[in-house]
Amino acid sequence: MKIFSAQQIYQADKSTIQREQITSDVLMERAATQLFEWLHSRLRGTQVNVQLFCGIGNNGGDGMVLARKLHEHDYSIKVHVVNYSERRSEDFLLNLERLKDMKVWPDFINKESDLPQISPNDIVVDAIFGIGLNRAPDDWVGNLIRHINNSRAFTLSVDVPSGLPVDRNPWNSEYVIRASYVLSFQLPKLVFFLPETGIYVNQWEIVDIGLDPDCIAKTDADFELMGRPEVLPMYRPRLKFSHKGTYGHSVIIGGSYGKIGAVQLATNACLSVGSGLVTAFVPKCGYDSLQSAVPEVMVLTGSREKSISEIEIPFEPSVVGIGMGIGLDDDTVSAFGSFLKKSNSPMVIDADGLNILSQNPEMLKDVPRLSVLTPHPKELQRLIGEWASDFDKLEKTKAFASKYDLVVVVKGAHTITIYNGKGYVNTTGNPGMATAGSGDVLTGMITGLLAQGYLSVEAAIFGVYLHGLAGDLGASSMGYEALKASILVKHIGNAYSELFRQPEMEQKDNAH
Ligand SMILES: NC(=O)C1=CN([C@@H]2O[C@H](COP(=O)(O)OP(=O)(O)OC[C@H]3O[C@@H](n4cnc5c(N)ncnc54)[C@H](OP(=O)(O)O)[C@@H]3O)[C@@H](O)[C@H]2O)[C@@H](O)CC1
Ligand SMILES: Nc1ncnc2c1ncn2[C@@H]1O[C@H](COP(=O)(O)OP(=O)(O)O)[C@@H](O)[C@H]1O
Ligand SMILES: [K+]
Repeated sequence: MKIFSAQQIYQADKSTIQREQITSDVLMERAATQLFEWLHSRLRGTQVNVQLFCGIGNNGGDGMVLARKLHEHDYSIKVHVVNYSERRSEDFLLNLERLKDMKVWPDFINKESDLPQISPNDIVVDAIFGIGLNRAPDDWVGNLIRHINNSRAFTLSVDVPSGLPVDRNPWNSEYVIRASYVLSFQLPKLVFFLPETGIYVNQWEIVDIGLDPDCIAKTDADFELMGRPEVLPMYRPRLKFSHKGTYGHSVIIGGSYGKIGAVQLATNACLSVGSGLVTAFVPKCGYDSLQSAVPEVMVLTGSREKSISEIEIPFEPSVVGIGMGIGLDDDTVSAFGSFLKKSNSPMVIDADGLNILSQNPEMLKDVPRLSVLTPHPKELQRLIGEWASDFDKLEKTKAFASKYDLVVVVKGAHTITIYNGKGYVNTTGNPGMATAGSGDVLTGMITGLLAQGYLSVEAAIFGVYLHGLAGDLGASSMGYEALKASILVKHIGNAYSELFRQPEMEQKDNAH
């Protein structure tokens, strides 16, 4: 699913109105009717107080329509107009009149007003600001927002949490609604997925308001949300008359004394994701443990006991995954540098492999184009430098990836794969995966997918999705805390099955 900027959403809105030859208030009615249906299907007439806080723009207009519909269905409502500007939108005014026609009288909150009482048992509808927010809310509006947050009432935000801009970080983190649930129109917003701004969104769901599909299809988006429908078509089926050579020979290079487990996890994951053959290249101290822990893996060793000081592979690997647990010894660094110089095909670089690149940026030109780099936030910072915000981080990563023609996997709760100026936002995974070695598993998986012929960017996107899915399946059976990297590996097979599960077997629940 594409992720649009505010301008692109306004454009789709305009194009829908033109194409369907409707007025904008019809679209507002359609959008808010969906909000009503959502709430009504859950409340089913329960007598709970619904307090609606509506701004004076179209987001507030949506709130007005919702208020009218709730009133028509005998819900107990209280409507507040947050009167932050004289420039009211036409559709807001129209729907304010329609509400008054039904003898519902909103109270107007302005700078001087007392804050309304909100009980923790109320339902708050937050329709103060939508995607039109373009500057910091005034302090009195910010205080109202803080008051709503402190009420502990269930807060349903219309389109976006009020106070959260869609293209930058908030001016004041206190002046943003912490939404229990966001019903967002048509397309998800990038801010829902970034660590600094995703915290305002507990759960979200898309409400389809029928924006012009042609316009959406034709518009190039900088970011895309990668759910099952986007990822499934990337799958490359196994062929009946195939053999292990068909699926490539992966080589995993890494490990040092005390860090052989990283290679064990990566090789195991590489095999489980389907690589035909897997060889590990480790220092001598890793030989016995690897041979006994992963019998399917072939093991090569360097000449030293505890670290890698030269890298010689006596055959042409389909793909190399390098860096996990490899350490930063001088000899290891120079072995890594010479290995890069003689490598021509895309590889996967992780962990200390990335740290070596950060410390020796002249090596970057030798990284084969279309290689996949998998930094966690610290490693990314060492590679591209400090950033001012998540938005800045993504822009800098895009520039870095384009400069060297690489795929960069920005790992996190919503891992974002960056390639060729675009970002692909992952939807699977959970906090149980914040555990030692889960990154090594990912590196092994992406390596194994490249070995099977996936293109670099697809191997990264597909691998990240499958890795998160394995984590979700692992967590569903054992919870977050007990999830370990080796359990992720065990669930790779189940993750494939889950990917192919027929849609009709799924629960119809779009919430995230
Ligand atoms: N897209 C769609 O398909 C559909 C969208 N719909 C809905 O429309 C919503 C967008 O509505 P919107 O454009 O009227 O903007 P909204 O967020 O209500 O803000 C109102 C105005 O406030 C102003 N303003 C900004 N910041 C401010 C501040 N800090 N303090 C004070 N004022 C501030 C600014 O005006 P300005 O003063 O800059 O002229 C802004 O225009 C969208 O989120 C969705 O809910 C649906 O109805 C149907 C289909
Ligand atoms: N809160 C989270 N939600 C979802 N996935 C997470 C979360 N925290 C970490 N992960 C995932 O776990 C992996 C951690 O990688 P990394 O930090 O390199 O671990 P390690 O170095 O221990 O192998 C990444 O793929 C990341 O996306
Ligand atoms: K809102």
